[in-house]
Amino acid sequence: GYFGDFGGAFLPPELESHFAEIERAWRQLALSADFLQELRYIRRHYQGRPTPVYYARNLSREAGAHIYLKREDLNHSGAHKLNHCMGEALLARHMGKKKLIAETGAGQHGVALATAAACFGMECEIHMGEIDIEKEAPNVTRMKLMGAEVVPVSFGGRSLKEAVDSAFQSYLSQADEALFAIGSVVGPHPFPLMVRNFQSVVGIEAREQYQELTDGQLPEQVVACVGGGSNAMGMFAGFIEDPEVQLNGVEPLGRGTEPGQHSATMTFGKPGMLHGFKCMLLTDDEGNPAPVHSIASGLDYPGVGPEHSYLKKAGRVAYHAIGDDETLDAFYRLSRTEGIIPALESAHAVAWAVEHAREHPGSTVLVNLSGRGDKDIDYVARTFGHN
Ligand SMILES: Cc1ncc(COP(=O)(O)O)c(/C=N/[C@H](C(=O)O)[C@@H](O)C(C)C)c1O
Repeated sequence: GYFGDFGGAFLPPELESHFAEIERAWRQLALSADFLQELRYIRRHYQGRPTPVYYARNLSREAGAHIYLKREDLNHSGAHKLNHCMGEALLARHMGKKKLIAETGAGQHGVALATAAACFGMECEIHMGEIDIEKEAPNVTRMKLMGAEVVPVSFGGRSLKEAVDSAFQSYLSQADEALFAIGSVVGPHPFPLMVRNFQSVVGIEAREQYQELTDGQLPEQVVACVGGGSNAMGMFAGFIEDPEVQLNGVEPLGRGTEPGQHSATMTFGKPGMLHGFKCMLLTDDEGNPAPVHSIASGLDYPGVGPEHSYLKKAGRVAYHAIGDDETLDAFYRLSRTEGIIPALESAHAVAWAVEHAREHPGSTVLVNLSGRGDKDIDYVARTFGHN
């Protein structure tokens, strides 16, 4: 359960047996032909996979490099999150669980888990910070329409970190009949490994599609935004064995480098522990997880996946920080040039691709467009206008 010095499972004693049971069930399922068959069926007929890789010719012409978009915004429920939520729901059913519990920030993981729960006839309990409930209102409505219970979290920063704390507490009291379905490649082992494996379908598809589009070539650059790191690990999984492909993770520089103004864990963080696992972490002077900010709710998490922490240390992935302003510019730019409205999280990766194009004309960049912007359009239009 380790990636170098990072990862592991530091659990309260009452959870150790439950996490051992989760790992055992997952190991069994991962080898079961029926499970893989059912997952393949769901991905094709329920999710609508494979999602396309689209050559963004207008954006490419404007930016000066060849920019390809892996369209996870077209995945059912509007983001990559469903790729691991359907897997987690199948695992829960295999374990005889009746309920799925999770946190959400941007609301996409919450929507995806509510979708999976409805599909499998399970209950769903989603913990969400009050700030995010306000900001991601369309996603709250969608979760409730699909029968999920949304639990407002009103303590502390009332955002993602508190939502995780609250969901974890609730799970502790009902671990026999529920599965805690973590929303990214974070948390105690086996979640970082399991979620990365469920997300790897993105990178595997994208590598094949890119080669079809370019007569057998590979992209020079692959880029994805990083909150907990699940969409990035899924995309990277398809290219990690190709040393000539440079992998790039983009974190939020938010409003700048001052503590509390960003969530660029890889740039400003140091090794620590959060939510039962070791990772790079943004901390305050007392060593507690620091307050963070991003225009994108899905990226404002002070920790980051242990596998990302390892890949940075190993030098296999370059991590960059992109601010709110550049992100907003990319949000409007993609909407205007391609008729594709990206999630604010995904717009961080698009912003990096545009910046890279400016410095490296003619290069080839594959972007993981992790989600669509429907959840963000009211907030953006109300706060910043339409262009
Ligand atoms: C469209 C979209 N793109 C990227 C992310 C960042 O999550 P990762 O891919 O796990 O780094 C997110 C994260 N969303 C989560 C959520 O919707 O609940 C996030 O807020 C938490 C699970 C961490 C997202 O919605």
